[in-house]
Amino acid sequence: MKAILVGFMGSGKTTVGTLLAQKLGIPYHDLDDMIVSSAGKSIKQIFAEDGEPTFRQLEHDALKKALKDDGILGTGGGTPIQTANFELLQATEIPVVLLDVMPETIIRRLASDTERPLAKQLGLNGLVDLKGRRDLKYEQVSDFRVATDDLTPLQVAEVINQNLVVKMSLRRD
Ligand SMILES: Nc1ncnc2c1ncn2[C@@H]1O[C@H](COP(=O)(O)OP(=O)(O)OP(=O)(O)O)[C@@H](O)[C@H]1O
Ligand SMILES: O=C(O)C1=C[C@@H](O)[C@@H](O)[C@H](O)C1
Ligand SMILES: [Mg+2]
Repeated sequence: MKAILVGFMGSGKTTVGTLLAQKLGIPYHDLDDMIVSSAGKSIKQIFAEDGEPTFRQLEHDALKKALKDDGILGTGGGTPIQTANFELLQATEIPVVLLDVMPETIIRRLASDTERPLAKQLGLNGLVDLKGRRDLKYEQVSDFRVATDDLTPLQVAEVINQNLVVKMSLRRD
């Protein structure tokens, strides 16, 4: 992988990751999509029929596999929170980018979404609480952070691209 995107639900990992991969002419891989393909059902169905622990095991298996591929990887919102995933992300040489977002922006972006079981259950207070508990872990696994609230997805992709170029040139020095 050239870069891994982490961040809360609605931070734009899938949207920005797709644009960044297009810009660089490399494949985009989405961990949530890999899980859906391997399970043969939607995330909503996995949570409802098999429970969250089964989803988290599938997520870990998919992450291990994805780290060996080329391209840009968009993780799921909860991926870095599981200890085994946290350790993989901290240890990797691949640049990890945190897409940050305020809870009010998440609510606005996901207002018409029906596919994120956790976001539906939580509401604004629950989102603030869950994000507060996750933020340190997102920061600890990432090499740099982009605040996305006031940027378009294309602008976020451009900021990441510039940071990756700087990072690669620093590595060569
Ligand atoms: N910078 C942005 N500005 C405005 N809207 C955005 C931005 N980034 C993402 N969105 C919108 O927010 C919604 C959620 O984005 P996306 O699916 O990319 O988030 P995600 O981080 O992949 O979430 P998840 O962790 O649940 O997979 C989409 O409707 C997308 O178009
Ligand atoms: O924040 C989370 O825990 C999740 C985020 C989504 O990307 C999916 O991986 C799933 O809905 C769980
Ligand atoms: Mg996504």
